Amino acid sequence: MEAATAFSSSWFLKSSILPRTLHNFPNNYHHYQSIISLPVRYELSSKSSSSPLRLHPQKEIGFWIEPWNRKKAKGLFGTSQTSAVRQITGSLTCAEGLRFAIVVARFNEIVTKPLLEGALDTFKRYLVKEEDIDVVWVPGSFEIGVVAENLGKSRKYQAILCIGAVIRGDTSHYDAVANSAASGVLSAGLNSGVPCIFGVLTCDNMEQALNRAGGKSGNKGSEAALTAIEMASLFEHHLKL
Ligand SMILES: Nc1c(NC[C@H](O)[C@H](O)[C@H](O)CO)[nH]c(=O)[nH]c1=O
Ligand SMILES: CC(=O)[C@@H](O)COP(=O)(O)O
Repeated sequence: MEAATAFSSSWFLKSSILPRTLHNFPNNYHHYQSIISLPVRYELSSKSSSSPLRLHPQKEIGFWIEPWNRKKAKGLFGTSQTSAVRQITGSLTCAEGLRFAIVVARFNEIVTKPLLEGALDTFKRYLVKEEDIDVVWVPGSFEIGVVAENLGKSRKYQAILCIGAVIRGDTSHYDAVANSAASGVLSAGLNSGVPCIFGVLTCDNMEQALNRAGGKSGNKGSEAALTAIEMASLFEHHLKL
C-alpha cells in the first residue's frame, strides 16, 4: 500500500493493465480494488497527468509481476514482494466508512479522558466520521471486557477500542484489575471475532500514566486508535468471511 502511494505521487507508469494478466492473477485478486501489471520494462517519469492508470491513494492496490519478469523486478519493492507469497496488512488510509466503538473506564478519569481525546483526534485525522464512533463509559477497567464483547457481537463495529488506566496502589488489587482487563479484552476479541484493541495503561504511579496520556511519552489512546484502524481495515478488506 505504501509503495502504491509512492507510485501515484511521483511516478508515471507507461504500461497499461493487461487483461491477460488480470485473467492469470492467482486466487483472490478480487480482494483488490486495482491491480497493476508491472511488465518491468516500465518507464518512469514525473509527468503523471496522462497516466493510463488512475491510482487512487485511498484504495488498496495489488501488484502482479509476471513470473518471467520477477527476477528483473527484484529490488523494486524488496525481495518479499517479488515472491509468490502474498503479504496482507491493514491500511490506515481506508478508514472512511469504518465504524468503531470505544469502551472507556471512568476510574482514573484524569488519565482516561485525555486518552479518549487522543483516540478521537486520531480517528478524525484518519477520516473516521463522528457518527461512525460510539463511546461507552464503564465504571472501571475490570468492566471493559464484558462490554467490549457485547459490542463486538452486535456486528455494528469493525473494531472496539478499549481505554482504561490501572495504577498500582498498596495492595495486590492492581494485578487483579490489570490482568482481568487484559484477559477481558483478549477474550472479547476472540469470542466476538471483532478486533478489540488494548488501550489500557498499567502503570506504577500517576506520573507514568499522565506521561502516556498526552505527556512526554505521547498519547497511548491515539496509538491505540491507529491500531484499531489498521485491524478494522485488515478484517474488513481482507479477512471477511
Ligand atoms: N483500581 C483501579 C480500578 N478499580 C476498579 C475496578 O476496575 C472495578 O471497577 C471494580 O473492582 C468493580 O468491579 N479500575 C481501573 O480502571 N483502574 C484502577 O486503577
Ligand atoms: C489498582 C487499584 O485498584 C488500586 O486503586 C488499588 O489500590 P490499593 O491497592 O491501595 O487498594
